[in-house]
Amino acid sequence: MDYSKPLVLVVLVATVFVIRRFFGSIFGTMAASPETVQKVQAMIKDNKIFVASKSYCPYCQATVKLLFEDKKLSKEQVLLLQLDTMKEGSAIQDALQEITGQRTVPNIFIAGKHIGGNSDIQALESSGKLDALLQKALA
Ligand SMILES: N[C@@H](CCC(=O)N[C@@H](CS)C(=O)NCC(=O)O)C(=O)O
Repeated sequence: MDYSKPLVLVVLVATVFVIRRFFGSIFGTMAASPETVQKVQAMIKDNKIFVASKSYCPYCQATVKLLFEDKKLSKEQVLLLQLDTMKEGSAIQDALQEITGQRTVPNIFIAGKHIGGNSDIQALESSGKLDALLQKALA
């Protein structure tokens, strides 16, 4: 029997796995490590408001303006991570994708509840529901 074809397939699958695991950032996504997922979950739990952002992102800037300027929240009340300025920023983004299914930034949590992105928090503001959520979270 000719074993060369299955062997080639196994080698191919293993190669793809290794490339994805170790060079995942080339493709923009990588499986998050359980340690980072745990670390991100703890940050979400330990902070009343958690925002994963990127400093150059206009959607993030709109969220930051809404929270810090319009709602006058302080840095003590909001944990704002600028992922693009952090060594472990990509790993945190991978973990957030695993936790929420959302890869884009901003990725917002209020009182541990996943809100979504900028359009979601702006929609809460437009519908008049954001203030109550913030008040409850900060009480
Ligand atoms: N509809 C989303 C749009 C967010 C979005 O597209 N963000 C871009 C950055 S400006 C993003 O996350 N791109 C992928 C990445 O940076 O990895 C929202 O309102 O938050």
